[in-house]
Amino acid sequence: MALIDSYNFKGQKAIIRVDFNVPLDKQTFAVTDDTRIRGALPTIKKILADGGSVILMSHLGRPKGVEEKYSLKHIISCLTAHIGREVKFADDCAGTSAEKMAADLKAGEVLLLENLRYYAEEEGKPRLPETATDEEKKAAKADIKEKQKAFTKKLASYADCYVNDAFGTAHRAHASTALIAEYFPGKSMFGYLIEAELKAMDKVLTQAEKPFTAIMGGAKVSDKILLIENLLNRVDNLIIGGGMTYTFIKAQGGQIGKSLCEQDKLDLALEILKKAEAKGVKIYLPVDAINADAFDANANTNTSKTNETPDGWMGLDIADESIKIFSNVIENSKTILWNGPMGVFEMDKFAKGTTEVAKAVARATSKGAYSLVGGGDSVAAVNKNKLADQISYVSTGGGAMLEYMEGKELPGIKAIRG
Ligand SMILES: Nc1ncnc2c1ncn2[C@@H]1O[C@H](COP(=O)(O)OP(=O)(O)O)[C@@H](O)[C@H]1O
Ligand SMILES: O=C(OP(=O)(O)O)[C@H](O)COP(=O)(O)O
Repeated sequence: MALIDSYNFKGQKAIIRVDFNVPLDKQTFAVTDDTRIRGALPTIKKILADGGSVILMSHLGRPKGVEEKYSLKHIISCLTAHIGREVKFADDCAGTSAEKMAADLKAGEVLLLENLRYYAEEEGKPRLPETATDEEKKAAKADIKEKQKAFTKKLASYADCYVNDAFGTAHRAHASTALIAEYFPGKSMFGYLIEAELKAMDKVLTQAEKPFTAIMGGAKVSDKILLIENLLNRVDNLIIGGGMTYTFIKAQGGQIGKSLCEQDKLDLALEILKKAEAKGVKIYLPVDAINADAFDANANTNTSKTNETPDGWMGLDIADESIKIFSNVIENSKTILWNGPMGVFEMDKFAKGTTEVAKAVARATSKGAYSLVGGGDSVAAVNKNKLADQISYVSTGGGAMLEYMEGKELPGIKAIRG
């Protein structure tokens, strides 16, 4: 694996693709969770300590052009505080000012480029009005590929070597995550964050100590189906919670009231249960739930068996008996993978199940289990409960982690690994 440890950056300009797609306060634009920024620091510091200079490039959000609210200028003060030195800012990642600032950059200096996605070239997809004709679409598609090449070449021209440390974006085949590597033969490498992420995921996928328990939650089965299928070949226990529970319960003939259900995935749910049985994987579905009469933080609530949800009510969290069963399985595991909350944890009334699962994972970890948590919402739940330092590894990737764990090759990884 091409890693930065074996590289001396003295006198080198390194362009680093980081994932600074961080949440910002809607009013003040202050960074509300700096996990991804902190995650990139070891790489930045190593390069500066070697006597190199650093050019940071990232996207923020999904802008459709220049949109002030997605400017990376909002993260400068947070980044400066973490790096402990001035961060210069180029307000157009592919403009002449960026070119000049990169050329003038001295050893020990840091330059941050404005949001890469202000340019359609980054993603390589044309941005056309809805009214565009098929012919216009076809022409724009061909055109953007050429423009993307020029854009990539421009970014590459700023530096002597390329480091990819944007794990959260490694599943995107974009200019800065994948295409740029070819401009740095023998000088493209992974940063410490990507290295750590790959190590954590590979440990769980290939060297899991048993019993291995996966905890899957979140809203929909359809989002997690490929991961569940891949995990059935590896885990001993599969705990299912969150909204996806109800597709499984309904498929087995249970009463689910107006709980979330993917009607077109009922057969699939039964198939998963059958496959699990054939492979000797024990599936744990919640046996009881906290129900609400509306999807609302102030809704009325009651508790019922999961398969006896009263008409007009929806299950929004797992209840005490399920928490007890799940916690027991988790605490008796040696490897734990958790992706997706157990309920609508954003609302206090429906947060207990997720909090208790987070605590059980932390307890198991303190007893020697290896735990890996990924997915924006599960990580948010871990952070909300201040348990991040009690988990073996908290991933900075949502979609990227899911795809890697599904067994897919990530473009950002392939571009460097070959
Ligand atoms: N029982 C439920 N009914 C409806 N939505 C749910 C339920 N349980 C969890 N959710 C929702 O699922 C969402 C998280 O799903 P997902 O994006 O798959 O998780 P992650 O970001 O951890 O991968 C949360 O917004 C949460 O409110
Ligand atoms: O936040 C991200 O993904 P995630 O929400 O799946 O963790 C990454 O920055 C990728 O962003 P994208 O999904 O807009 O390509």
